[in-house]
Amino acid sequence: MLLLLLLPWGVVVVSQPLESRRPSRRLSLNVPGPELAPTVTLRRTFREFWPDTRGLRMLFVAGVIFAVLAALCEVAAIRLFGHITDQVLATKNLEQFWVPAFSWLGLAAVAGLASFAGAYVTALGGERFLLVLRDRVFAHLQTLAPDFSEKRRLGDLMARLTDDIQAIEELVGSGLVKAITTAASVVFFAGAAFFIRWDLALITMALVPAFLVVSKLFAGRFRTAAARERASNGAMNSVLEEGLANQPLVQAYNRQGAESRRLHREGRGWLRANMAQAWLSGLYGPAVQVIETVCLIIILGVGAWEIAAGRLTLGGLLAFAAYLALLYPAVQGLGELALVASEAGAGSDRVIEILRSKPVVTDAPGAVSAGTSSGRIRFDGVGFTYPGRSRAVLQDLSFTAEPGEVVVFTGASGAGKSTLAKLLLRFYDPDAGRILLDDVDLRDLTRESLRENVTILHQETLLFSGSVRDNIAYGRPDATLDEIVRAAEAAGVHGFATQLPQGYDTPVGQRGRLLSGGQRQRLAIARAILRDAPVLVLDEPMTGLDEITARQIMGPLRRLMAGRTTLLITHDLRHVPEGARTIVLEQPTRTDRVRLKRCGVHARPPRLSTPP
Ligand SMILES: Nc1ncnc2c1ncn2[C@@H]1O[C@H](COP(=O)(O)OP(=O)(O)OP(=O)(O)O)[C@@H](O)[C@H]1O
Repeated sequence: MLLLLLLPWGVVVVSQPLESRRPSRRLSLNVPGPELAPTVTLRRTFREFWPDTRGLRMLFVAGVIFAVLAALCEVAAIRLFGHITDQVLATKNLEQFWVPAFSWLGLAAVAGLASFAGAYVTALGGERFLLVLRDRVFAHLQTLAPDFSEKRRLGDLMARLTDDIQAIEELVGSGLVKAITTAASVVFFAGAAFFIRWDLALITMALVPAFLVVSKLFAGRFRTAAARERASNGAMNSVLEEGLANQPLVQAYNRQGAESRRLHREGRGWLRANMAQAWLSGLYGPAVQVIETVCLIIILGVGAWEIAAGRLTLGGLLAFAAYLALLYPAVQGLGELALVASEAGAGSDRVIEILRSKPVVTDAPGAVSAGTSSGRIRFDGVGFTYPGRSRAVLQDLSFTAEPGEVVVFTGASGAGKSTLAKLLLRFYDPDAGRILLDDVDLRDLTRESLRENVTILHQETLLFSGSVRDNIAYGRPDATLDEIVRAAEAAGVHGFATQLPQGYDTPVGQRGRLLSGGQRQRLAIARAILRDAPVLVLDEPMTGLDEITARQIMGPLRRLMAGRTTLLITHDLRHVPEGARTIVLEQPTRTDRVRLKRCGVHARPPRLSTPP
């Protein structure tokens, strides 16, 4: 049941399938599936992730030492078994029994303790490594512009942060411990067999080339099948995530059947990928078993011949067979590692793809802190085109918003109003011109200090699944309950929050779905009030609210805007505050040659809103 694989870093033996792998009915390695990320070698996987084991390596070393100790105890125990067979059973001399019997018991106790300790420290190291890996990839994701996640399927990203990372740990962390200890066991058991009868052991080793041939047939296919399984797992998770997150839409549009079919389709892709793996594992086991059986028959035949000729004792043959019986599972263990290595290789492609993605915006080497600014914003001839797009979204946009001033941006859908907010937060840098905060180019400021100065209220209210209180304090986690309540009162949250079953500690549900649209919006306003930044960006704050709710929101919004530089993005000029300046971002007029767009600052008097 063993099979040697030539891997970039040495020779590893593949054998029996992992127990969890299901039997197969057919092989379809050419299953049409999602695009696979480019292949990386195992060497590259180690180069990328081995540094993350810093601080944990002693745990892995301890795991190896304990496991090796347990294997040595087993070698010694089998030696005692041979001794008992020859000196007690064959001679019927019971006096020779007790010392080896108690020694055997002692060895079993030490082996048990060592193997427990080894498994424990290895698991501890592995789990901590997993934590470090996940933190690192997630932290890197956070440095990328939000568009990175928005352009990808959430479920697939989540699969990379969970399953793929786990597969990497099983190779680089606990997998490496297992590889070393299993290789050591192979050496011990094979060495002990050689010690008893080197010629007999050599005969059993003569069939190794047969394993090599079988391995060559399987290795590459294992890798491809694992890569397809990883990719289709991500696709299936995406459908699940989207279906559950959009459940109200699915049910309202009677699309339950369609969503179930979509999941079924992706599930079938996953099934095919798994079956390809199971087919390989299932086929490979019997192929190796045939070779192994040939080995055993040869040993028994030669052993019987040697015993008859008086050159081998029965105890010697039994001990020899026992070493081989332990050697094969050890070799199988190495084989399982080759499967794990295949999966980890596939997973690491996908994780490395994230880690190699560079943030479009970084802090300049000499970037300074913005401190607490007065809130003066100036766009100076700003032009911007999204990466990968040929059409400019903003062209030569210039305006100044003085501290405390409200500037309204309006214009057709797609004119670039929200893009303006993304530039102000430095999710992107403009291709032309510059944006200044208190006369300092945003590119000369650290992003963290810049964002401390700007609060944005998004078009779609973004809430976390924590409590009302957690959501208000999101931008200022150190805020006291008094400060939270004051912000809640100003935003009109206090009234409904105190009516909730657990008051401020009531969970708001996934994305705040247990609250109404107006309540969610007021909660976001309270969050912004508590954050108290000098610049405020309101991106369609009335979206989705009916007229009455919109009017109710106006009071809290006014309190929020008071004293802050406010960029108010809206289609709805009915709610524009008095005295506000209005800038209309215009749609390109000639759609056949739309490379440029005019941005007009309208000198017409601002529209007055008359909220009651
Ligand atoms: N991440 C992105 N990558 C590429 N293009 C984008 C991206 N985000 C927006 N766009 C494009 O940029 C243009 C401006 O988008 P933006 O969201 O700024 O418009 P808007 O004026 O806020 O529209 P609306 O009023 O409908 O919210 C649109 O054509 C949009 O398709």
